Amino acid sequence: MSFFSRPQSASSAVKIVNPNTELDDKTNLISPIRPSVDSPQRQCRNILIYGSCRFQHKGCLYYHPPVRSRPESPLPLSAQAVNAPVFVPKAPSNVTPSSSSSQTLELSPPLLLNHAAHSEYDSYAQQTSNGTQLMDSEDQLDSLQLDDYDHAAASLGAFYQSTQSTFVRQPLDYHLYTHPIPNFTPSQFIGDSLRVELQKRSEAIRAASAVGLNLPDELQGYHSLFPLEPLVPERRKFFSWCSTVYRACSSSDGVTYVLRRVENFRLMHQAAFNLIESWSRIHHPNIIRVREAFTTRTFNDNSLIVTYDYHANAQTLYDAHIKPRAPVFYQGRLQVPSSNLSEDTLWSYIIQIANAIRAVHEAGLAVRMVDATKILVTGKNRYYIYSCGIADVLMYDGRQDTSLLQQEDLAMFGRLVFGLCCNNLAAINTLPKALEIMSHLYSVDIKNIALYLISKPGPHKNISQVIEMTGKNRLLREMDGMQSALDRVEGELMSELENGRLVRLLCKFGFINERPEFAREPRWSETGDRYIIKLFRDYVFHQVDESGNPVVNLSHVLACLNKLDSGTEERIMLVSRDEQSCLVVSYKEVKSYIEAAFNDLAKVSR
Ligand SMILES: Nc1ncnc2c1ncn2[C@@H]1O[C@H](COP(=O)(O)OP(=O)(O)OP(=O)(O)O)[C@@H](O)[C@H]1O
Repeated sequence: MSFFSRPQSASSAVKIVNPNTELDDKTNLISPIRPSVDSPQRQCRNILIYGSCRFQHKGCLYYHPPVRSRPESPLPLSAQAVNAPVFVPKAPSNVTPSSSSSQTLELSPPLLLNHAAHSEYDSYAQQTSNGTQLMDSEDQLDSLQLDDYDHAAASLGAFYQSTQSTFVRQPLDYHLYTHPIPNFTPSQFIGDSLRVELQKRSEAIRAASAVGLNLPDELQGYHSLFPLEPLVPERRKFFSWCSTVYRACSSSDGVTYVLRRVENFRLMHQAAFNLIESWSRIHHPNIIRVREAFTTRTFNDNSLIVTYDYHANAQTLYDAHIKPRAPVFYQGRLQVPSSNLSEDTLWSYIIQIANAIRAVHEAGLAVRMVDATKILVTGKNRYYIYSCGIADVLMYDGRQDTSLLQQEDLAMFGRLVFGLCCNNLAAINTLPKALEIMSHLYSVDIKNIALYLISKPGPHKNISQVIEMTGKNRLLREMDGMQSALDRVEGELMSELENGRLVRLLCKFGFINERPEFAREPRWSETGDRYIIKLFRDYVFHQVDESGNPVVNLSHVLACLNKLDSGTEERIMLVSRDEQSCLVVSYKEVKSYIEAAFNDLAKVSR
């Protein structure tokens, strides 16, 4: 008895079964009655499925009709097709048969493209028993002619198996995924250095909250307080107050922020908080954003709290460059490592800090703290002024002249430039010596800017002048650096592009596969369309090679999942675990089964 049947569900998967089989109504599949008797008169099933048989002249026993008499399109399969025997060499474990034009042998360009999509199949199929790979003249021709097509075309061919006889170059579409590269390499994921950096930031954000520090569990909508500096009694004063910086999580949006607490501060003028509101409106890439300010008695005193955006693993400029370093052995001698900044880095500082000050002055405010301990450094080349607004609250004076404070910002900036050049924040106190070091290490332009910044205040002295003094070439160089950094990061991001979608798919697999019971049906995950999902999972993850060893080919997994997520028409053959039955299904169909099964689960869970 031989038969060809569709699954009992609405599934449109084409079943290919051993001709001598009977239907198992539990698995919805077909189980063998007796082994088939292969006969050379029977038409080879490879012809019907793939349009050609690569073993026609290599020992395949079955009948291969002349090329012209073969059907135009091999799919959908007819009942005759199902009964046709197939020559299956023992070796191919990760065979990837997909629909192919029936005219492969004619080697027209579109068909070569289809043929290329079978490359995995072919390469496995052509392995000799001792594992060496053969390449026949047809393959050589294929690869030569394929060179005429660019990679985009090849990838389109791989994803969209067309039965058209002419190749149509299709535009890239949003759902088109990258063509899998032959060998999986780490470059398919984010680069190591960036990954490590981001990992460290993530750890910094999620580090467990400290215990035994007697910190409040909750503080005006913030929880999980964690001090960012040691809580020692002897601390440098913040103006004339003691202050502590905490990391904390907001209950309203779940984001981590920085809370600066000023101890024992009594707010005398509510209007001081108006300036915090003005600060919170400044969004600038070189300024840590101010969020809100409030007073609290949660710490058993009158504390002022100002909250800021948190930049995990940021260092202060002082810690990064000025803090004295421990001596290290170098060429047999104990030496203090030089921490002189390069001229380029120094210009980067000057430009970014000047840019931040410009934004603040344009908003009608003054920074009031341009100091190495109040500038943060993140990544390789980003500087931010931080702790903004707090001085306005602490030293609130409604009649204060902002332009004077802005002139003071410039003078502080000048002192900082001297400090950075001489690696000593007090360098300005010995000006002649500082100028000598500066002239020795840096260009005259740096010295001119520093001198301008500390010069007498005047109506024409402003931050725009400073920016002009840096010169357009240096500004353009800074812009180049920023854009290159952006390109680098975007490049890294590209390699992670598909991961989110793939994780969602894997989660759906996880919900469906091996589910012990659903709707009081213990075999739910093993029957109907879910059985096809199970076989697909085997096809993706559980393939073995000719020796029965697992094929751990991430490239294959990524390619399959990408095609599944795009729902391509490409067909694959799924084989039951006992190897007695197989199904030809398209990725599109498998996708629809997964969607349906997942929706069934999701509906009930709501
Ligand atoms: N917005 C922020 N994002 C990330 N880290 C921050 C932020 N604000 C402060 N920090 C970190 O908190 C730590 C303490 O900040 P703080 O301003 O108290 O520095 P400090 O060097 O101790 O200065 P001071 O002596 O004035 O207290 C610093 O190491 C800094 O890196």
